[in-house]
Amino acid sequence: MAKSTRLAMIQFNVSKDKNDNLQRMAAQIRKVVKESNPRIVALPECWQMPFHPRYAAEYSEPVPDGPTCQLLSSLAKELNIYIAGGSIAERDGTKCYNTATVFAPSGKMIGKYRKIHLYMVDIKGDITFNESEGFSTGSEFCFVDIDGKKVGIGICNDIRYDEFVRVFRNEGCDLIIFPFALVISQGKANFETVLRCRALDNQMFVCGVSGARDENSVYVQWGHSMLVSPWGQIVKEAGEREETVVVDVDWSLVEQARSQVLLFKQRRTDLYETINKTK
Ligand SMILES: O=C(O)CCC(=O)C(=O)O
Repeated sequence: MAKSTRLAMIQFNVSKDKNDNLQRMAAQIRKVVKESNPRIVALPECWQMPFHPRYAAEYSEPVPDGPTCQLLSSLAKELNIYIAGGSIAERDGTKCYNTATVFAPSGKMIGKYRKIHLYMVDIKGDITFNESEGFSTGSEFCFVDIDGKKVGIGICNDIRYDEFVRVFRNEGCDLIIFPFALVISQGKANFETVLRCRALDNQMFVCGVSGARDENSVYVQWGHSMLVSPWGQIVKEAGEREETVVVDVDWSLVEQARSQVLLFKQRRTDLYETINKTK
């Protein structure tokens, strides 16, 4: 098993033109593979459509038979890489889901995840957003094997739920990848904090891949894609604009953190039974 795995995060400038998004994304994936030889390339949330529920039906397509997944599958095979394909609007019958996928170097889709916690907020003077106006909720977790490492997939708002990420730790994941599409105010207030918290809580790598900032977009994003270590430290971080960040995931840090800070050995699960009750 490799001691480290090279990961590329593509912080992408999403346009309204789906074909343009697909072509530019393919070019960026090819470019980073040529220049830096990553094993995993990770993409943001809803990168082939402007992130808003009113666009869900228009941009949606079947998974994995639609053009976006077919493109990612053929790129994974051509370039011999894993692609954590961010998320797209998936059409299934009359419903749409915010769906993340993972493709193996064989081109096979090895993971599919429908966002469980849709983004629904009404923050006075800031943002009102109801993702459920365009998307339905999923109800299954997604774990994939990448070169012998168990990797989890979530999407954006899912990270706010500590119980959600705990499931991946309990299932033996060393890394969880979240595609993101965060507005600036919420990104500024919470993004780094919540990624570092979840990494520390669970002593695992947490990767957040955001869209790039574009003031002319219908949904102006925060950027700052990052990888956080099992010690809660930022390993590498992007700026605001379009850029690709490449980083080596040093797996030894997982065991190091877990063996030196005995969080999971000392947990008193016999005392925490209220954790699963909603008030
Ligand atoms: O949690 C947040 O602040 C933003 C969430 C979000 O934008 C999303 O779930 O897509």
